[in-house]
Amino acid sequence: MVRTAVAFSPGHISGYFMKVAGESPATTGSLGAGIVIEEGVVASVSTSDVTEVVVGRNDEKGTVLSETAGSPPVEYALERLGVNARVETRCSLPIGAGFGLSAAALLASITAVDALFDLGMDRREIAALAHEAEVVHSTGLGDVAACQGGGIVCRTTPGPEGEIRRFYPEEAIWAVSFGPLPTPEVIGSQAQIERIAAAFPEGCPSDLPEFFRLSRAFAGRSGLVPPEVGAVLAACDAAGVRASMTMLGRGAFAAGDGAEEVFSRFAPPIPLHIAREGFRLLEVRA
Ligand SMILES: Nc1ncnc2c1ncn2[C@@H]1O[C@H](COP(=O)(O)OP(=O)(O)OP(=O)(O)O)[C@@H](O)[C@H]1O
Ligand SMILES: CC(C)(CO)[C@@H](O)C(=O)[O-]
Repeated sequence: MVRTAVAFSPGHISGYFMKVAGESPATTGSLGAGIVIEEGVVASVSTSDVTEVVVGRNDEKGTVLSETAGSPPVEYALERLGVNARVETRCSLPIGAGFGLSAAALLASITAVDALFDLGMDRREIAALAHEAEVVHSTGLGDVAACQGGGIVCRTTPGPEGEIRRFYPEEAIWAVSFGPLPTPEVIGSQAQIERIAAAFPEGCPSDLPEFFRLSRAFAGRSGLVPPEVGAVLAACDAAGVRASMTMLGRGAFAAGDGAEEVFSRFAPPIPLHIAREGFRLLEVRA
């Protein structure tokens, strides 16, 4: 009989970050600050003789936009756990566009695998394996650490066991996306990593306006802002809207009144919600 476990993880937008290269995946990661968002990934994991991963994207109404086969980081995690399963991930945000969906897919998939196979993993073990898969595949550095909880996150030491501070503003968040910015190409380039490190701000933000100020200063100095994102940020400045670039994706995010209107001049604005909680199991069904 096929059994299925379903789990969810929020996504994460980095406002600013700095890579920390350790001797192993556990000590490699990033410092930085970002927003954990309720728009993440649901993973449904079913018993199967062979491992198969289907990556699905839906619109808000549930209509399937795309379905592709395979996810190297998720397959890596299953192999490390020594299990075969059919994994189906669902998200609505675009993949590779700075919403931390590889980390969300890993956290949700491993949480569901743990429940389905009664592996007895705790949250720290689930996060450690998800982080390892991210680092090994260069798909992320700090998103797993962030998605262990909700809120605006500031990470001052690397890895899921690092120092993490959170606060929970009520504001609505908006995003626009012009497409992906391949994470491995940026975090795998020594020149880019050095420039990013030089742009990294000291300290943690104490409120949302300060988070946007630090993120925006970082984006400007990082050399990562493509022209189309620069145009959106300039329009936000002119309208007095707090905004910055989604790291790492060709897009922008913003908070407060006026954000939706300014973004709608460039691309369809995407409404986002600051998450209150991190990854979690939803159900196990026979
Ligand atoms: N929703 C998903 N389900 C399963 N695998 C995913 C998902 N999103 C990303 N991945 C895997 O991670 C790989 C790299 O994704 P990438 O890191 O570019 O995406 P992202 O996490 O959405 O973006 P970013 O890291 O810029 O926030 C993909 O090729 C895919 O194998
Ligand atoms: C590298 C990164 C900006 C994008 O995946 C994120 O993982 C982070 O904040 O480390």
